[in-house]
Amino acid sequence: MITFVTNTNDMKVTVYPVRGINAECSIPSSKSHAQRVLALALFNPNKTEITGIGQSDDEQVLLKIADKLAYRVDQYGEVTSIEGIRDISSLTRPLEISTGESGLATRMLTPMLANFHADIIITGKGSLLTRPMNFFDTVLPHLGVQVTSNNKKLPLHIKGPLQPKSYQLDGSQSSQYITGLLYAYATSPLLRECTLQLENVTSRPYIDLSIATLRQFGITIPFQDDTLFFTSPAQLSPTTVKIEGDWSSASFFIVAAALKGKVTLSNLSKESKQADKAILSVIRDFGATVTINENLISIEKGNNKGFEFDATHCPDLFPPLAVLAASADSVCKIKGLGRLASKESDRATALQIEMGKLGIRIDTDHENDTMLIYPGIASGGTVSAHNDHRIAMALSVLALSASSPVTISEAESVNKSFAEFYDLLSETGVRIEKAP
Ligand SMILES: O=C(O)C1=C[C@@H](OP(=O)(O)O)[C@@H](O)[C@H](O)C1
Ligand SMILES: C=C(OP(=O)(O)O)C(=O)O
Repeated sequence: MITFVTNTNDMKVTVYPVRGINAECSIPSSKSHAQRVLALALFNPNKTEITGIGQSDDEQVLLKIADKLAYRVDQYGEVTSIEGIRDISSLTRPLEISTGESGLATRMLTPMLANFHADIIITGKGSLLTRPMNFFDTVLPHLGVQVTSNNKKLPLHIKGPLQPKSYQLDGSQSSQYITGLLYAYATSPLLRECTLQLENVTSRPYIDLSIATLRQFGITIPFQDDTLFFTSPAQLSPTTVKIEGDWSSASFFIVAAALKGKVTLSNLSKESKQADKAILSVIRDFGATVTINENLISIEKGNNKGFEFDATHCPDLFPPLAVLAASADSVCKIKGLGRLASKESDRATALQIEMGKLGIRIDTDHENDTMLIYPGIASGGTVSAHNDHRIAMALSVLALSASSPVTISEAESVNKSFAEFYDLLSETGVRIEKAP
């Protein structure tokens, strides 16, 4: 058993502008990698030893679920040892599971839990309750699962077991459902030879990350021509996994460096499958210098050139890139706007409103799926994070180049992915004041 710490609420943070930064920073764990590893460890009857699970709410919620359902969970310093469920088909008692505020936890675990023979209620909190879950009503009944939802949103009520079979899936809304079905099939005792044929794939690297993480448990699922190929049931292997550093979290420090000086980052893998590693190509287009030296990645400010970028497959880069774009020497264009509406906030609107309060103009063109960001110097002021961690972090980085301090409300939202964000930012020399 593990003791869980609850994070504080309603925090206002004031971030002061800086003349320059020159810092080293170790980037904490990737919640995307950690959540996948924890989900697979839960379904692995063999022992999984995991190093480096982080403090983010999204990781902790998955750990809590694993702690509740796994045969055994132990913690030794940095290492979490999990012996997962021994016999899926024996799980028949009714269950209620909360996936907190995590879209991935909900969309990945719902089909996996549908492998049980039990009545299961899946609940969540905060912004998650307003996010679409219609995929489950549409798809799971075709796979033998009874589903009732709250008007295509949480809470969901499911009753399996899921019967894997060949199926065509639309991935235009989210890749997370595909990760969910891929993992549900891969861990199903009822698996037989079949395919999942994907259409309109978005956030593609996240599917690659799911496949790569499954491989860390000894299971290879071929993926060709947007088709996943499954054969007969196979057991996950005993394994030892180190959680990767998070490129999405790193993107905020990378943008801070490109705007304000130099930052050297450790604990990031350049071989990672994470989508947001794509930040490196944009930052180079912007004119910053990127130096990769074994495990250290340095970013240094250059000239601030305007850029165009398609973020359809890495939508979490929109907030940091909008901030980067505001300091470019010309109007910048980011494509993939439609991917932002159902995140923790409507991120296009949140960026437009809040950056607008500080004098930065953003136009959204929904017909052409693009956002235009106009260059300008942000003023100081008070803004809201819209209870969205990536909006809080983006506005904090924007404050570094503002003409006076910026106060961000709902700044505690950073805990969802990057609980250490303000501590690390202050270690780079930025003045930060927190008020409860
Ligand atoms: O699989 C994942 O870890 C994620 C996939 C992406 O979601 P979509 O596939 O819905 O774009 C991303 O935005 C989210 O933060 C994490
Ligand atoms: C959208 C995000 O996560 P999730 O969908 O897993 O809640 C995110 O981290 O930006």
